[in-house]
Amino acid sequence: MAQASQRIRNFSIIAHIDHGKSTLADRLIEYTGALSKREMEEQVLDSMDLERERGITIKLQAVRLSYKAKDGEVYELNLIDTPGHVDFTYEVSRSLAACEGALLVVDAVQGIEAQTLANVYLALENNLEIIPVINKIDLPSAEPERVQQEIEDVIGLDASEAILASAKSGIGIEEILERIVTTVPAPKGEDQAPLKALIFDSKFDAYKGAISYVRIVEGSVSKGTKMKMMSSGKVFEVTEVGVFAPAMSIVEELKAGQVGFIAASIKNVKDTQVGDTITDAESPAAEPLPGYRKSTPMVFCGLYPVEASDYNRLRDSLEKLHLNDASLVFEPETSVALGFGYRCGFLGLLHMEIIQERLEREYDLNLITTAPSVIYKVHTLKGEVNDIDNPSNLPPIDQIASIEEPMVKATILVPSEYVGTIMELNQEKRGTYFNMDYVSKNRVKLIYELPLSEIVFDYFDQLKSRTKGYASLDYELSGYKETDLVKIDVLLNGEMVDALSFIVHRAKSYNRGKKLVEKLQGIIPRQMFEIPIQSVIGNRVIARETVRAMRKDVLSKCYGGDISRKRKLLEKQKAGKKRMKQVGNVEIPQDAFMAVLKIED
Ligand SMILES: Nc1nc2c(ncn2[C@@H]2O[C@H](COP(=O)(O)OP(=O)(O)OP(=O)(O)O)[C@@H](O)[C@H]2O)c(=O)[nH]1
Repeated sequence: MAQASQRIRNFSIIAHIDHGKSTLADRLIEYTGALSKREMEEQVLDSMDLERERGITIKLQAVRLSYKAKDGEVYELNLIDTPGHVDFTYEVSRSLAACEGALLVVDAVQGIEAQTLANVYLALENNLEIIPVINKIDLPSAEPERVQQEIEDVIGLDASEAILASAKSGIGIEEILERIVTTVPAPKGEDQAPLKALIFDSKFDAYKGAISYVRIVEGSVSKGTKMKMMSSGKVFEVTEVGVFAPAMSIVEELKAGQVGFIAASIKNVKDTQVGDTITDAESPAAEPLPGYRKSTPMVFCGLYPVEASDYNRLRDSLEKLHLNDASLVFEPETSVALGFGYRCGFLGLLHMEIIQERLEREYDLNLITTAPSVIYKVHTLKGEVNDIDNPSNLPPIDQIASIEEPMVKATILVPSEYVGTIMELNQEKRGTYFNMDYVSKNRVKLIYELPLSEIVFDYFDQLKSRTKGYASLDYELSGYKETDLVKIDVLLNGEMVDALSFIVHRAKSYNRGKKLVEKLQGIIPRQMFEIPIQSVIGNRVIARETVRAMRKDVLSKCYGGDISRKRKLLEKQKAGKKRMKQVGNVEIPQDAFMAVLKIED
């Protein structure tokens, strides 16, 4: 039987955020001539607008490079990009499953960071050949020898042959390509075997339908193949197969070892499930490939249109986003205060922000977003266990037996002088110390168990600000734990605003309840009448502040007779109003719903 081509190499680039993965990918694309320098303009692999603006990779992409190696042969190199942010770790594991090798990019100044480690472990789990690349050696403060030592000490990889590179100035690029050719194993599958294609991503295209991004593990596929999804048994006729060069380009056939796309006029992206195996309905494979861990949303919030009439548009927009992002989940929700909206689940806070921004920018929606919450497991006295992702749905206290909250195992890398600061922070955030190791002479790796709700609260900002940005964080869900939690409700003008309720540890409840009303007092604009703001636990008021009434004469005086100034002021008010929601007879601005995240312990 014909073996997969010996001249194919499938690889990923793994790195901590900002260590230069996308820049390196661009250089590789440029060097191999897939695109000319002029065509590159922007980093190609980070193609989503938001990705460019934020300078981070969100969705993974693939590209095929053609490289004439020093041995005189032309190799097909398939590069599958991976996101670097902790929210998207599951996407990294997907791309790695489609590869035989990985470039491990480490910044020559910063050294190993939390996501370097997390990604290396994923690569090792997938038995990938790892090629260490020390990037940014052009920087005056680069310390490649120190970083080399870190790679050996912390990861246990032989770094004596680590490639010293600068993705920015093009140093080491040829060496990287040669190393890929000589050390990454060629794929093993057989062309003639029954088809097994691993779907590592999928995308909806208005013309081609749902497109599967695949790695062909065994067999081959071409136009006309009756492809069968092994999880659902559904059969579709292939209309096109192709590769990413880097634009999608159609080819005759995709064979064992290759990476590319398959289109089959599939209407629903749900039919192209990431992690599923595609086979040939006429001569199916006996077993599917091992799938992936399914991604699970960890953070939830409510999204409400400011204008009730936008509700349907919000639903359509969420559906559209969901087509290309299966990890976004949503279901209708009603709030007494905010009306009809959606409860949405995200992989993490960054994912949440990205979706919110896309809804506002790309779909032109004006939204009120409620503070994020994790999923609590609530045991009632009747013996039921309910998953609660919206604090206002918590049953009354007298029906609750206990509440469990999600915990994470957090890995923090930090210069040793900040160890005390981090320990203090983790103490404040209800963390449990697990372990501490030296990564190098003056850098330390700390392992803690922390409640996910504290991470969602303001952990990352605190971590960065207290260490001048030197700490890096990675975390994974470690399970649920029973803790002493209470719900705080907020009353405005005597009316409970359900969208402002939040769950907090009892020990922190008084402080947060008090600070929240203080914050709200500053955020809620004065109106014609006095507005008392109270925070309560059950029936007990724990804090109160008042927004005093506006004095009428102040208004008229301030506008005077100056019509242009008045117009300006009114316009400003109008713009400000856009993100206000009338709740009862009080106008609440968007900031109020996020205020709980802005208070310090
Ligand atoms: N001096 C120098 N800067 C570099 C080099 N490589 C990348 N950079 C810069 O480092 C920053 C981050 O680079 P990216 O390529 O966006 O990092 P990334 O790892 O792809 O980040 P994510 O996509 O968010 O994971 C950018 O400002 C780059 O210009 C290098 O070799 N030398």
